[in-house]
Amino acid sequence: CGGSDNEPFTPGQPETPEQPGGGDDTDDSDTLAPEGSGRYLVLYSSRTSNTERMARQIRTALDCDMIEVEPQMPYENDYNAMLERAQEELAAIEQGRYPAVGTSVDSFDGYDIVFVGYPIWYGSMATPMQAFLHEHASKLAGKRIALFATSGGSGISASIGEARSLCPEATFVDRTLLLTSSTLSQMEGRVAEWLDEIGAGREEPVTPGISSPNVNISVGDRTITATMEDNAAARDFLSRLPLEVTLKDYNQTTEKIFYPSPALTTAGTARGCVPIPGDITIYAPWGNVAIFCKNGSRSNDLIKIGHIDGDGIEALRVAGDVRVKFERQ
Ligand SMILES: Cc1cc2nc3c(=O)[nH]c(=O)nc-3n(C[C@H](O)[C@H](O)[C@H](O)COP(=O)(O)O)c2cc1C
Repeated sequence: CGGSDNEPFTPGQPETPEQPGGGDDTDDSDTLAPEGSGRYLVLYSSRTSNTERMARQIRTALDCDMIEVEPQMPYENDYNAMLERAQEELAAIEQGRYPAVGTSVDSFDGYDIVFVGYPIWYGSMATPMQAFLHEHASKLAGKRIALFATSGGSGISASIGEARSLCPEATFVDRTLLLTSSTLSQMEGRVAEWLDEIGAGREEPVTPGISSPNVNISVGDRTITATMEDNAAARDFLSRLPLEVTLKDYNQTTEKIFYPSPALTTAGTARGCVPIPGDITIYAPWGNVAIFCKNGSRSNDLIKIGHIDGDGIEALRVAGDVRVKFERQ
């Protein structure tokens, strides 16, 4: 393979925050309509083919569609000029100006999971992928996204934050995969392991990253269980587990509440619920999760995401705040 993971990366180039190259918004880009009937799509952006090799590995493992996300204007061959342009584009993105991207996708309908891969540039997601996600955010609403990346050594966490804010209505698989120059050689094993961990495979339908709709909730030394709904908000909740939080008492043991950060996606999920004891809900105007200990009156702003099984709610029907841990079964 022709990867050049040994290309020198020189941090600390001078910043010249100008309008990035790439011209205006006129759309002479290729619009791609994925045709595969598979459940997975791999989107990737790559300049020196490290990320591309990862993308190909995922495609081979899952036998799925793959699309390269390219800048409208190819990057300069001169390495320093390229670094300078990347910095200009990142500075422009901070001002809300995205470089033109040469790849467009009509629809992501039918895909259970969209894999999004990119190199890390100055700690961030490479600009072509940022621009692509920015342009396709509404089409990716409600979709599950799994992030993978390569870098010289930097971490992936800043780019996860960028992806989440670029696509606030998508659900993110909690496990990501980063290969750095020292782990690129382990690509084959690491990719296979990751796909296994998130439940992505060629075989029977799965909810990637979410193996079961059932949740264990540890309360003190007791473990109660809950069954989650099949909606985007519940899937987003499941993708955050394991999660340890303090449930605040609300209105004298009527509800136990907490505020997920960032708030759970509520896009495309039916609202309206007459809560009964044990219901796990989101109160959409405030973005908090509310677990009902008592009956409540109907609210069009409540979204049900699950229910505590049996009489498990008794464990939460206590005065004051309660520390709990949610875990997938
Ligand atoms: C413009 C630019 C900025 C980069 N910034 C970083 C960085 O901040 N941290 C890092 O570890 N590697 C950085 N790198 C190295 C790339 O992340 C790494 O070589 C990656 O594997 C390249 O992926 P690709 O072959 O798919 O393009 C940078 C590379 C370029 C070209």
